[in-house]
Amino acid sequence: MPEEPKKIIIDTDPGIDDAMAIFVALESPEVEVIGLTTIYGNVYTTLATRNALHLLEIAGRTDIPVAEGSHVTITKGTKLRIADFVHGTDGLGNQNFPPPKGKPIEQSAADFLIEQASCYPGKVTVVALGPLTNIALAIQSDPEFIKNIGQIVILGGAFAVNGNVNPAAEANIFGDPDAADVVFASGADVLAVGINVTHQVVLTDADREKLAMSNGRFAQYLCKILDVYYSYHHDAYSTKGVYLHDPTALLAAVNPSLVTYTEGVVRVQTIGITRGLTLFYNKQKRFGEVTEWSDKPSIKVAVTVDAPAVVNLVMERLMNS
Ligand SMILES: O=c1[nH]cnc2c1ncn2[C@@H]1O[C@H](CO)[C@@H](O)[C@H]1O
Repeated sequence: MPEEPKKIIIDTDPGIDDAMAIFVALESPEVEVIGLTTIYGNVYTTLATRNALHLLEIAGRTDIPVAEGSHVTITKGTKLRIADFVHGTDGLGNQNFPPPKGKPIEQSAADFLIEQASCYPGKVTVVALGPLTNIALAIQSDPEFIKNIGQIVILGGAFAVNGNVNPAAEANIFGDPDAADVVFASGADVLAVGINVTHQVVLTDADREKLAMSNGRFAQYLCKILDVYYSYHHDAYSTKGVYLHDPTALLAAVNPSLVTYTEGVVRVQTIGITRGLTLFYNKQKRFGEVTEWSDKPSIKVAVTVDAPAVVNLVMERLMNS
């Protein structure tokens, strides 16, 4: 008997690499996308919702519900950091696409996550591609959520490397550090895929040309929006291509053997100049005193990735769409 596809909910702030991850997910027979939930990050939440609906319309998958997420951090901070300089002011490469026809469902993202996890206990994977506010809200409002949810795969953190917002912090954790700390310390089955791993996965200029030459409809669509993402990388890094952050995390959920991981306790700095720093305790030393890491549950933190396999899968699935 073939295995039933894994149910996934993508929590997303689309975003160019989010669009790529969503399309790869829709082309992955190993998973069934049962919903998108939206969050601020690359754009504000209202625009994230609009873009999520738009991407599903492009894909002809308006059967998939979109639940709108929080407009503020869990501490109700309203001064958000929005990465429009990475993705364009519309989040999708400044293309001025027409507004979507569809609407989000009535339920909030957190309520949708809670409901789906309780409908299919242990069976739903959340792939979190933005700040972790919605997931933290679900954890805080339903004590059963961490038991009901299968796994939470997070694109976030910079483990023992510099961040991408500043030397300390990666963008998704920096977006809501308090929420990230709640999620990491919750006891849920969490796999964090940080930029220490995703910076190994590069889509080159040559790959992009191959996408452009293919007849894949998702490949064609993405080539329209990729310019802004490429020029940002060109200016900010010396890498010849773009980092596949969100598609890597998505594929780690689809096929866990693409990454290796270690286990330990992760806490997040929530104040000061290192706000958003993710600090991993490997449990090798038994400290004499009680620390802020003592008695906290371990999570999985990705260490290596089969980068060529991830790039190949992304290319194949987009070109064959
Ligand atoms: O330099 C950056 N600043 C802010 N956000 C970024 C930057 N580079 C990429 N991303 C976005 O944040 C996530 C990875 O941290 C990715 O989702 C990417 O789209």
